[in-house]
Amino acid sequence: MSKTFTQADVASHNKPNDLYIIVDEDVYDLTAFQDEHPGGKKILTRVAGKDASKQFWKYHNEGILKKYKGKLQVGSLNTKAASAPPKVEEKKEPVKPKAESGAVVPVPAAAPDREMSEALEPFGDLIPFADPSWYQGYHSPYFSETHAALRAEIREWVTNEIEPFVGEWDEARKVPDEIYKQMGTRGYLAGLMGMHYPAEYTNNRIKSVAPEKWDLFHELLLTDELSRAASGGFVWNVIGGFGIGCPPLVKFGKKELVKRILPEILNGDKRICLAITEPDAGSDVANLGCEAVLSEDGKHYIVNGEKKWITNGVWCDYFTTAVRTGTKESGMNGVSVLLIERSFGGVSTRKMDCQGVWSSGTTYITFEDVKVPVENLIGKENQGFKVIMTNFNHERIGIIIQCIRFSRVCYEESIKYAHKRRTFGKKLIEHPVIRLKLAHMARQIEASYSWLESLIHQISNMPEQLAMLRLGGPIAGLKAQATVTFEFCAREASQIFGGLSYSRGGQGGKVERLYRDVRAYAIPGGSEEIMLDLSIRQSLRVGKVLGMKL
Ligand code: HEM
Repeated sequence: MSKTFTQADVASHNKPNDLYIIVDEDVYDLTAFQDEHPGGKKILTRVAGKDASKQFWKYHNEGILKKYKGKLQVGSLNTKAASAPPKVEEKKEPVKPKAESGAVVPVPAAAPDREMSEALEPFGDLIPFADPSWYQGYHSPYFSETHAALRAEIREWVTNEIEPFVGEWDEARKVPDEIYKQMGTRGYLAGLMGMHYPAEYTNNRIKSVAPEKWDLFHELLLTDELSRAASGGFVWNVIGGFGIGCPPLVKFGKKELVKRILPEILNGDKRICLAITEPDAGSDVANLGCEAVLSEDGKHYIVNGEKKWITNGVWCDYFTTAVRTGTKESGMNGVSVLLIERSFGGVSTRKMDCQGVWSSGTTYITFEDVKVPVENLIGKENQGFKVIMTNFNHERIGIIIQCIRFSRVCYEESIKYAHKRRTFGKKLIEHPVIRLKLAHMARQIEASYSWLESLIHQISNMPEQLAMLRLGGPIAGLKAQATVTFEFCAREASQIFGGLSYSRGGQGGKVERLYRDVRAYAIPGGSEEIMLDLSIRQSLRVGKVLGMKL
């Protein structure tokens, strides 16, 4: 693989039965690959033996090289070896914005002053608004060195082992099991429950953050960086069921039950999901009909009913399930939560075909005379509504984080594409109408993200019950804001990419996939309409209690 070639060496491999090309001073043998090249064989013959960097970057994203490098690269040009920079960590000079004649230009600071040194090192591609501002040397009251270390850890994993493959996983409707297992062994699952790191139930540790340092901003970062893979299906596969199904077990489950099943779940060996929604009951949880009747000896509940649109259900061993234990008329006061185990028998799951989030395993479940021991009751009988409500803020915050990052991905992809695609003699970025689209994306992304940071700061500082009461309204409002922003960004990015985001895969592949995922965010976890209404109703209720004057 590490052979060194001259330009002349490569030029001699210029026939269909011996076809080399150069991309960025690396040499690729495409002889066997040309027949399967999605862009065609002839187009490769035309550049056989030549430097095809310009043509390559016109038609592909970085992900393609990452994916095929190992298979196709046979070496590099001798000029690359000679001009390669020494392998030392590049230290970026801090830059200081300086305003001149209405323009803001970065100039190196003479020496970092005290205030400047408090901002963290710049990280990532430094495209304005494509990452949160604290990635780009802006000050932040929320993020510190451990956050920066976690960010680097996850980004490396996602960039190298996830992002290049999510398209295939989406098409296959499944993420490989070993990726989920890694979510456990890397310690990530244990950090995704909206609470302290449960070190007492797992030996797994997150490499860059000690359990006692773990906070909600680390959790934000984890979900945010995973979402850079640009696939709702992937994110929901690895955190969707777990992130909402496991916290009720940990917070309200009986100690014995938690001790028995949590370690295997946190290790990624067993999977858990949340089963609330039914064919006939969505946002109106008080209306659900899946029934659980206590057996005569008082030892079991017998569960019968259906659940629909349950994320991860097909792969799950445990189902945190909302059931009706009271009369139909008792509404929310007759709802309980049971931990149903697939091994009990009577549980059937079937994968549903949906518009988006293909690799998330959206599932239809039937429970037929499932015998559930009373020890598996989560919380108290007929008080399941409280368990469900406590969960909602965490679920919605997760959705918000994902939507904002997906919006950033749409924006980032558009920026990159707008710098290479030319129309009417100019790059897209030189057309004001395109810049207007990008500006409208950026302003919504940044406003939503700032509100998110501020709410996470509030959650971190309020007792859970108070947070549920006071933050339920704003979180609902931000959920609607985030999904509207995501829909807007997916649409505008799609307009910028044109046909490339209408067909699947290729340069517009991320945008096409995310466009399909939009509704999976705007509807579940509280639809936009319910969220907007709740944001005002709930906030006014709190305002009244706190002495609001009208
Ligand atoms: C290392 C060498 C190459 C690899 C591994 C490769 C791989 C691919 C892959 C996987 C696609 C499918 C679309 C995507 O996922 O982006 C594709 C499409 C394409 N490739 Fe390549 N390619 C290579 C070199 C080239 C070169 C040198 C050219 C041009 C001279 C070229 C022209 C195209 C075109 C025109 C398409 C179709 C783009 C579209 O659908 O809009 N490829 N290539």
